[in-house]
Amino acid sequence: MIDIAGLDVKYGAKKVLDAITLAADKGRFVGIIGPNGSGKTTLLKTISRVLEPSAGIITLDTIPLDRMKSRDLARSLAVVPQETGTGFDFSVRDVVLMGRYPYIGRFSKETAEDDRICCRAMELTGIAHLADRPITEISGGELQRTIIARALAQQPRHLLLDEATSHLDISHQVDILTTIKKLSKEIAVIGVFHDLNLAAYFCDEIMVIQSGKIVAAGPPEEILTPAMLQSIFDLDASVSIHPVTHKPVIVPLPKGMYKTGEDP
Ligand SMILES: Nc1ncnc2c1ncn2[C@@H]1O[C@H](COP(=O)(O)OP(=O)(O)OP(=O)(O)O)[C@@H](O)[C@H]1O
Repeated sequence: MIDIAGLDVKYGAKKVLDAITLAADKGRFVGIIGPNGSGKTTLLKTISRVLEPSAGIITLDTIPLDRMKSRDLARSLAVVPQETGTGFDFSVRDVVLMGRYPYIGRFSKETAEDDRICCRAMELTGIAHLADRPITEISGGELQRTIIARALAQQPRHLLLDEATSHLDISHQVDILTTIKKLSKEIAVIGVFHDLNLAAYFCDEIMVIQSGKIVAAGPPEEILTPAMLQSIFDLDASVSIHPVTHKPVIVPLPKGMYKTGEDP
C-alpha cells in the first residue's frame, strides 16, 4: 500500500505540491489527471525517492520511504517514467533483465527463474520478438513497452506509471492497460494519464491535481463531469455513460460548440 499524508514538495523556493494526501492499495487502480505543470510527475518522482519532500510522509506497506534501504525499495517499487531513453546500446532483453537486478547478487548471474520472468514480461508486453534488438534500433512505442516489461520483471508490490502508454498505438495501449489492470488486483498501482477516456475505463479511482493540490477524488463516473473538465482543463466536452462498459466517455468539443450542462 502507498500511503501519503500532508506532502509538500518544492523546487527551490517554489512549492509545487501542497498538502497531498492519498492512498493506493491493491484492488484499486488509481489514476492521476491534471493540466500540464500541475505536479503529476513531481508526485511520482517523490514517491520513487528521486525528489525529497519538504514536508509530509510517504509509506510503502507502512514502512516510511526515507527509512527504506535502496535494495528494498528497488524490490518494492517499479516506475515507468515519462522519459525512457537510456542512452546505451543495450538489447531489449538486457533492459528487461535490469528489472531483476534487485534480486540478483552483486557477483551472481541471473538464474533460469529470472530468465523465465523476463520472457513472461516480454510476452505480456508483446516484445518477445524484439529481445535481441538494440534499444537504439526500436521504435518509441517498442521502447516504452520494453520499459513496461522491465517494470513487470521487477515483480514490484507498488507500480508507478507516468503516461506509460503515451507512445503506444491504441491496440497496444488497451492490451497493456488490461495487463496492468489485472496486476492492480495484486499490487498498488498509480498511473498518470492525459488520455481521460483510458483513465475513465481502466481506473477505479481518479484524483484530479491542479496547481499542486488534489482538488477532487473518486470513481471516474463521479469525477469526470463536464463541469470538472471545464473548470480544471478549460475544456468544453460532452460526457456520456457508455451503455456496455458503464464508464464515462468524454468527447472534447471546439470551444463554444456546447454549453456545460446541455446535450450537444
Ligand atoms: N526540475 C525542476 N525545477 C524547477 N521547476 C520544475 C522542475 N520540474 C518541474 N518543475 C515545475 O514544477 C511544476 C510541476 O511540474 P510537473 O512536471 O510535476 O508537472 P506535470 O503535471 O507532470 O506536467 P505535464 O502534464 O506537463 O507532464 C511545473 O510548474 C514545472 O514547471
